[in-house]
Amino acid sequence: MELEAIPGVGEKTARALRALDDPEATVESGDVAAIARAPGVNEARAARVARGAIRKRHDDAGRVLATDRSREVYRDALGLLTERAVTDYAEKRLETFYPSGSGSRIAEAQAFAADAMDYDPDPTVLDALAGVEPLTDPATVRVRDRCLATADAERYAEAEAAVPELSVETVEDARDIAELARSYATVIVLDESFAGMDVEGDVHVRPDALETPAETVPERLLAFFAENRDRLEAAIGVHEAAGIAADAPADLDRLRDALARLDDDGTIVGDAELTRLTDAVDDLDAAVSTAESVADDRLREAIRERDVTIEGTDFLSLVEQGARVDSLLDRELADEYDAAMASARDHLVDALELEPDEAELAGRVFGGDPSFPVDHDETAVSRLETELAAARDRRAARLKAELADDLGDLREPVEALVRDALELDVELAVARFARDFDCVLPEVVGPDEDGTAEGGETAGFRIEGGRSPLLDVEFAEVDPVDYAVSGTTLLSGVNSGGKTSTLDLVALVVVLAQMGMPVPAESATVERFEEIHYYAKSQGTLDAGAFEATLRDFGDLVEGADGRLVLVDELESITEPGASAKIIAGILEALDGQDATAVFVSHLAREIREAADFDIAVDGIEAEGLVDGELRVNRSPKKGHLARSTPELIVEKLAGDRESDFYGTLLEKF
Ligand SMILES: Nc1ncnc2c1ncn2[C@@H]1O[C@H](COP(=O)(O)OP(=O)(O)OP(=O)(O)O)[C@@H](O)[C@H]1O
Repeated sequence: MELEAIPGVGEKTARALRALDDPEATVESGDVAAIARAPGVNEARAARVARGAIRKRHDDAGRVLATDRSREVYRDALGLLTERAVTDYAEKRLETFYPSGSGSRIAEAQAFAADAMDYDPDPTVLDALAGVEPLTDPATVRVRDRCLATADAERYAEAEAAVPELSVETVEDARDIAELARSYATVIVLDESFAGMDVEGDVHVRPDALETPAETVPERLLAFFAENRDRLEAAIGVHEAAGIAADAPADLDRLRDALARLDDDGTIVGDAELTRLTDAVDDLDAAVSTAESVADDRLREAIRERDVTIEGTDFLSLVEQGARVDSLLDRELADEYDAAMASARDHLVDALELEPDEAELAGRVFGGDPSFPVDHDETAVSRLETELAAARDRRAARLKAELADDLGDLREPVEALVRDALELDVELAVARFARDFDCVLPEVVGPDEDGTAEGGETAGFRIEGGRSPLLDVEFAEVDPVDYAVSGTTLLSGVNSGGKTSTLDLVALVVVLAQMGMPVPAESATVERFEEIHYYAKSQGTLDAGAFEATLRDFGDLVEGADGRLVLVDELESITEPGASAKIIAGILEALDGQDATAVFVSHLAREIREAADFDIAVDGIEAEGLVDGELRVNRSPKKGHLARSTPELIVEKLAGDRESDFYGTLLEKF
């Protein structure tokens, strides 16, 4: 698919998307997180791109949401779904569901929703989902103890791009490489031509080094897993909590084990030998100084307990030349001195847990000329340190390579593991929505081959037991509404009977149905409308300019209205009642000849009927009576019935209650 051909994708976005590994497939996949990896593309934009790709795939150019109020209902519907998502990803992914005019798109989304509705939204899964986020690429880690070397300028540029973690050095001959081997612990030569050369140091000729990054820079893979550890552990948790661990795209035990061997900074943990060597290097100076103290204490004790006989010449020498104590120590306390040195060596070996060959080096730290306090051999200490550090680095490098090798196989599967967990969140949001509001998947009826809707000229909508979650009462208190309209109709009814709420319910059910989502009803069939025109009640009489603009809107609306759903709430409030009735009658007349479905809520049903040239259908939300001054309403509109208004009901009640002609006469006027 040509990226620029996707609605909403301009040249700049297309350029950003091309930075993705497989731009077309990624955009097609609808994976909002993967699309959002394109530079400068955030998740909201990614959702728009994914939506555009869906439109393109289904050749769905139509704009179903035709008015502000229709768009508001869509936002509310989406809100009911997104507020049930745990992750940001799922919220954005849900935005790729939009009311579509395309039958194939609705069928595709319905198939997704049908699967989703089978899920049980277990609270432990929702808890586990809280830690799942799309995987991120960590910042490039610089590795300073290794370099790449090549004599080829092209290869040099290639290497710099492929392995930004390592320095790339230009070399001409083996001498240059030997030089590098003195500055770097490891040199990886990229040119085959250097194979077989004899240079000292850790030098490898690996022409395939750029193609095998896990071996060349295991740090890259380790940094990726370290950076994403929490997300991966959360994704493992989701699979386990949801009971889908066996079908997970990665071996979860292996992944968990590999992650346990990795520290947050990409270093290796949990290896006893590496810990021993690392600690030994870190603690060496402190251990040497403690070993000295141990020896000093021992010697001090020995000296204190000894009676030393000193010859006169020695005594003289002591007095004349300052203390030649070492010779004295050597002669008089040789055994004690040796024992003290041995205890210092033992301390060093014990404290640093040195292995025999290291202990031998440690032995050289204490053993010089006798002195008190005892002294250590600094050269021997630094030799020991160099050896220990080298052993540590060798061990770390080996473990890193081993772990990177293990993780290499998991690199691709973990992408799927996290994506599956995030997708599960999308499905669970739909499942929870469906459960919370007792939803069903509606039947969405498309046009027949001749262009008219299936099941008659105009299919319209039929809702049974519909309950809107958007009402200002608790969902449990919402009365179910049955309502079906095919063609055009007026909806009359008592004040506060639920006329506006009925229009809202119809709009919500149709919008959700065309999104391919379940609807809050016992059953529902809706026509696949090309456009939904919902006009909310005007807040008051319009001035001449606004009135003219509104009339123009309706003028446009009635032009080519086939396939449209028109919901209008009390249009009469825009101007004086007499004129309003004529205008509404005119609009209904214009719509009646077309395959449009229209519901006009009005208190002027009688007047509109009188003003119309044809027989306008009227439905009514009827009050069943007054109970304790409160209206008891049947919320389901009665077909072909002009509902009595609230004043009429009250007059009727008074006429019944009182023996007075006044109320009876008044009632006759209704
Ligand atoms: N199906 C329902 N179940 C429970 N309560 C409802 C239902 N429909 C409406 N209501 C309640 O009735 C109130 C009034 O509803 P609504 O505004 O739809 O009436 P209306 O007929 O449009 O009123 P008006 O004639 O004044 O414009 C709502 O705010 C809601 O509290």
